[in-house]
Amino acid sequence: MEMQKRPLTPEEDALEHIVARRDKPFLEERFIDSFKGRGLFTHKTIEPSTFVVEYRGNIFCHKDTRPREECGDTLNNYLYEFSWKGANWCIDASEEDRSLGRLVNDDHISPNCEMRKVVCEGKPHLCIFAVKEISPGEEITYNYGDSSYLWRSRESFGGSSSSNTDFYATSSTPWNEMLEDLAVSSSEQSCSDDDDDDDDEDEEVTNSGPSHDSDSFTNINSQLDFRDSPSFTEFDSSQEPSGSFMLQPDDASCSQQEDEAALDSDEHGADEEYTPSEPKKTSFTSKNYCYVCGKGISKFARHLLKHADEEPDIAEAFALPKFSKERKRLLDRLRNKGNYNHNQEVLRNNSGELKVRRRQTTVATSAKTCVHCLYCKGMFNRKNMWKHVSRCTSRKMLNPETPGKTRVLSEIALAESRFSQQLPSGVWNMFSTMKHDQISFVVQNDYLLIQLAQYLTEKYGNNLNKHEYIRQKLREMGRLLLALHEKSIFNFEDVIKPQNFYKVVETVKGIAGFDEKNQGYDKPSLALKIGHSLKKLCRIALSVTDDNEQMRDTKTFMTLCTKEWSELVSQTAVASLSGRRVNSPSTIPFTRDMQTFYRYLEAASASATDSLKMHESPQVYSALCRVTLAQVSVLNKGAPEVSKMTLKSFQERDDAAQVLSKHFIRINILSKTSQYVAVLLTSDLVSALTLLISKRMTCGVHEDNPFLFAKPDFSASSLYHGGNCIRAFSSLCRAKNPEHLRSVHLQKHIARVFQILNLENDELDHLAKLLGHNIRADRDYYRLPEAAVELAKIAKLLLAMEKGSLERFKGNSLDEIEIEGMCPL
Ligand SMILES: C[S@@+](CC[C@H](N)C(=O)[O-])C[C@H]1O[C@@H](n2cnc3c(N)ncnc32)[C@H](O)[C@@H]1O
Repeated sequence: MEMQKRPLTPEEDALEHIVARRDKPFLEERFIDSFKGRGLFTHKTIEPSTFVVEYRGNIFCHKDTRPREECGDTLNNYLYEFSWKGANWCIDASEEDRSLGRLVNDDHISPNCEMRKVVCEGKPHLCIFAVKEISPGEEITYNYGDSSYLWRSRESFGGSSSSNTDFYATSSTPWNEMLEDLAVSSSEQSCSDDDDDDDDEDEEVTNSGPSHDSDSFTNINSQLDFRDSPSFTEFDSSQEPSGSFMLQPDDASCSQQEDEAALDSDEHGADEEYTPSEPKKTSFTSKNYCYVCGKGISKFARHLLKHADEEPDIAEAFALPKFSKERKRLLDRLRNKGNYNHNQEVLRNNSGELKVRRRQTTVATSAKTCVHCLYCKGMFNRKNMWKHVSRCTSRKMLNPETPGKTRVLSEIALAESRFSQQLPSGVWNMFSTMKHDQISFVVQNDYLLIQLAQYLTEKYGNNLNKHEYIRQKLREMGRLLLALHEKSIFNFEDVIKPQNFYKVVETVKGIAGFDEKNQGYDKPSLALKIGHSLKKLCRIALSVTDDNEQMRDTKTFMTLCTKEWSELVSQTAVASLSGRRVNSPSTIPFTRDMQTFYRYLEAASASATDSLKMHESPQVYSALCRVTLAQVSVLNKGAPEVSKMTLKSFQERDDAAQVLSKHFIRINILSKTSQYVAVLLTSDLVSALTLLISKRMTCGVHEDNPFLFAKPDFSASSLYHGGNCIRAFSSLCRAKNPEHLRSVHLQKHIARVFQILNLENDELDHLAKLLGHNIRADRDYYRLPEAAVELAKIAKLLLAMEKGSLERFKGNSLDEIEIEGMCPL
């Protein structure tokens, strides 16, 4: 069935690309001229407001001032400065990582895009959005800002040509100047901090970097902060209280640690208490608050008397005999009522002083650790709450039986849930007997999980034996949702969107302890149970919504569950359960990923080859060198010796030593242990390497550097590493499971498929016939997903041939060879 997707908003589109670290396929890097260098172009019409590309790089905050030498002037062309949340930030895109945002050039007269901030997982990202329609073939540009960049004068006055390097040097602001600018802007910023602490909209963009200045964010008001969008607000408002949030680069990892800790404590049954959020600054008051006029007062009883005429409750209390227990109890209740109203206001506004009953110096007290008693409404430290409840006179009047500690805390948390007013009593009871922690908090605050709880309690609620089962089911799903927070998914309505399906798969694998190397699960039954519950949740979602778009999305998600879950999760989980080990990921999607990877490397190599032929620069040289090394490395099963190949061994090769086909040659290189290792090269790779060698000197490779894959950094010993290159390109190639492409134990299989993809038509036909099947001898066929089956089978046979176990396939045609994980395409 064709997948029906709601079109993403530009912001969602940006977020998806940020998270996946991908660029759009219709964008292309092109070398323009030696003055401008490279630029970014589109093959497709881009509509106004569309998200185009992220200016991706390493982010750092200027509080951690980087040593100057790390950001040498030559790299400053790729530094983008901006301020966010009262701090100065910089995206350093100087690494030649093939990301495309870093290649967008400046146009201060008629740019077709603008730069905006998009907040993802608590960090700012710089994204380029179209401001007008951009036609195919047009260059993507935005206005770098108001600085007097030298290229602008050349453009305006048609000045004489200068080398790109000259411009790099002259257009750069030295690092210390930049820091001075930042110091000024941050002191200006701090003056207004009190007023606009958390107000992104008022925030000044002090982009004092060399290539971009403050005007770069042309549309400050339209900057996108997704903490305000439904999927972000909910989580962030509890995790990052407004005003106090001073983002540091490692914020995300902190929250990850917290999540992990929560999971751990769940697994080991630790009785840690969960405290959901904390306001910006907790201070406490000794005053009491009047529930009538809201004032904070020191002499509370005396003040209350003033309202006796207007408030019958006050009159009633003062009519009771002085010092009587009853009078004291009533006055206490009235005092708590005012304090409760006041505290709610403080927590809501995130400012003010909390009124807590009996703060103990021995117990750390903060807004995070304080909660209101459900019965008398007094605020106590969580740790003291149960003690208080066991004595609380208001509780005794309502419920003579002292509830257990877990129940007390769970009920308090439940009362704080935003759905507390609407919970059916069966669900309330179920929730209040759940362990009180971050997972139960997530469950009690998710609309669809509450629906699931209702469905389960209605179905099994009468059977006491099933209560634990229901709680477990809910906790499994709560744990999943908690883990999905890491991927910016905060509620189950979003979980069951088709665009999130693969994130869900990855997360389920994570929490069920999937081991990449052994292809097995630690907790296979958890993976299976979550699969069932997801389908159930989809059915529930369909029954509670009348929103057509949501229905369509949910149905598509269910279809994905039906078609792909088994292949991606259950098969391996079932195998793990029965003690079997699946040695490779499901073959068909894996082989498809390999095709994607192969095609990506091929295209990247072609584009880098063209660029290097036209333009000799270290960047272009580096691009071709790294893609070639990635190709040689995969073809040679990730052998570490490949990276260390010497120029000499390549130059002294014997082209006559062809193997497998006329398109492959073998070079014998000496390994560390003085043994010869064979390195296989295709004729295309030989051409790329020959081109690289011819440009070594002009692109900055040291003349004494002996390595074939030397870095163009004038060092006599630096070299690129094959593993790093494979990792980088496998992430960029849009494979569904890039991690499989990096897996050491799959290298052999990957290498086989790469060899097959390199064969020419006649050879492929020949090979197919040899293998007993007359497959179509069209090379392009092997680029189609349908060919994945054949490729997988041929690779399997070649592998068997290498192991000497081909015998077991004797007499079988390709059709009869079985591939693990195969399902009808
Ligand atoms: C972020 S990089 C853009 C990509 C760059 N053109 C390249 O080849 O890598 C910024 C540098 O590109 C060059 N540049 C950007 N816009 C330009 C323009 N309109 N004319 C000439 N050079 C430009 C400047 O050297 C600038 O420092």
